[in-house]
Amino acid sequence: MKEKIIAPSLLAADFANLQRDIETVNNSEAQWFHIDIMDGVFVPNISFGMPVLKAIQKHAKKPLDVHLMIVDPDRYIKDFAALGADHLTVHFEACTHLHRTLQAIKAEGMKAGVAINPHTNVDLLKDVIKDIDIVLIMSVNPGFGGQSFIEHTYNKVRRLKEMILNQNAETLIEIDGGVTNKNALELTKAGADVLVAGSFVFKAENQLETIKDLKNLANS
Ligand SMILES: O=C(CO)[C@H](O)[C@H](O)COP(=O)(O)O
Repeated sequence: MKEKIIAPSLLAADFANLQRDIETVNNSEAQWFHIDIMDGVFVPNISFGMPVLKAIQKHAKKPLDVHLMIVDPDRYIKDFAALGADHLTVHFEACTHLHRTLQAIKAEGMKAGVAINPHTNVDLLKDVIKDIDIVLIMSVNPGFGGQSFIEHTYNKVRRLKEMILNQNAETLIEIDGGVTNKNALELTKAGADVLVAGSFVFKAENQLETIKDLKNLANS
């Protein structure tokens, strides 16, 4: 079995101590950094943009998994590549020409991801699944950390996994929102490969142990 990936979301980090929290992830058993970019238009919140990503990139020693919650993401593909993003995930709901967007991301040397909101049916990805490196299933409505996990997500994971296997694709399934030790195992059993965890990691007293336990659970 492929090792399951834990990606702590820096959205829940202490921004006044961002370098400290980045070092925590560097020293942990997590494999990726998850970075949420929000524009206040696609989602009702603004997180941070290019200058902060540049600062993160200087210290982060693991792949940067960048999740764009923005309208018109095509405008910024080259900028995110230049800033060191390893994976660039755009929202299905924000792309008119999704296939073209995926090609543009790959042309810049990044892995191409597609995020879907809780209301978006996974079947809509059927014709492009082989072009997608990562499908990010939002298990909360995007825009804010600390929300409760939407239980319907398990069904979406199972259906998506079936589609991936049927088409012999190598797409990874990533889950983002409300991930904790209460749902990690059921998610990976359903077919999830990557778990994003923000509040559960950064609000914990012992963050290194929390990441380690979550990873063990996901892989059990
Ligand atoms: O994309 C996001 C919000 O739109 C966050 O990555 C996600 O919500 C993770 O935070 P938490 O684990 O606290 O739910």
